[in-house]
Amino acid sequence: MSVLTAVTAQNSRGVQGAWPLPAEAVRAQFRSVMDDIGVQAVKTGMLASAELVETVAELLADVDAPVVCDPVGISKHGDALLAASARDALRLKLLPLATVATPNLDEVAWLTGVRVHGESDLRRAAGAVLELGAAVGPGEGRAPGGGRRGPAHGTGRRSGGCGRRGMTTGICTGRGGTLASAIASGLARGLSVPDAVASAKEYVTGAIAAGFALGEGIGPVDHGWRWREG
Ligand SMILES: Nc1ncnc2c1ncn2[C@@H]1O[C@H](COP(=O)(O)OP(=O)(O)O)[C@@H](O)[C@H]1O
Ligand SMILES: Cc1ncc(COP(=O)(O)OP(=O)(O)O)c(N)n1
Repeated sequence: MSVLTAVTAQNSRGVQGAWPLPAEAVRAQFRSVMDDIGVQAVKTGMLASAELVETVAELLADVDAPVVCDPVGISKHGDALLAASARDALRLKLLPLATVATPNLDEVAWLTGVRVHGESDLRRAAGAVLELGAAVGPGEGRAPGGGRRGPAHGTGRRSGGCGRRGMTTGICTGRGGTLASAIASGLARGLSVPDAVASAKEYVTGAIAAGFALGEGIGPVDHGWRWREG
């Protein structure tokens, strides 16, 4: 079940517009889900503004289920998806509630101040995320030194897609969100955190490998790769 926090207009070329929903709309959707259906695990994504980060943190404080926080900051194309003024709220109010956090390398830098230049920095970055309160640190993100993120790495139709041949860069949209959602699904099924992360990592690797061209820009990961591979 979803609680929408913002509406975006976006495609493979970038984000053309973003409209945060009123906090009242987020609260009402949350109650609709919680009071009827319930929740086994939560995944947070784009929260857009300080007000929405604070609203979501307030709502999740009373939830007795694991929370996976994907601290979405900017899109693959460099479009801002979180106001700079919301970073403190995310650091101080939401991350302490997280069972697992999945910042990419850019997100870990603004969250913690730790810049990852090589593998040896990863443990330090994970430690800094843990200090913010999340139980598990960052995803590995792109390989350190593996090139800049952004449309320059476009993997759409013109550059052959994100698929198998693209795995050295693996640039496609939806990687971080897919990883975080897959971890939350594993936790909802009762897996331990390490098992949920391992299973999600395997899933996102397959989804990136099967990523496909769509539109003229950066194509998506393929969420259905397991069905297609039989
Ligand atoms: N080149 C790649 N090859 C294989 N897996 C990758 C690659 N790039 C990213 N991933 C996987 O996708 C996850 C999310 O990517 P990351 O860069 O952290 O997030 P985002 O897509 O939000 O920038 C990583 O933790 C990793 O498991
Ligand atoms: C509404 C919304 N949420 C998150 C994103 C980020 O997506 P993307 O740029 O593909 O990055 P990852 O999902 O890979 O972190 C978005 N564009 N829109």
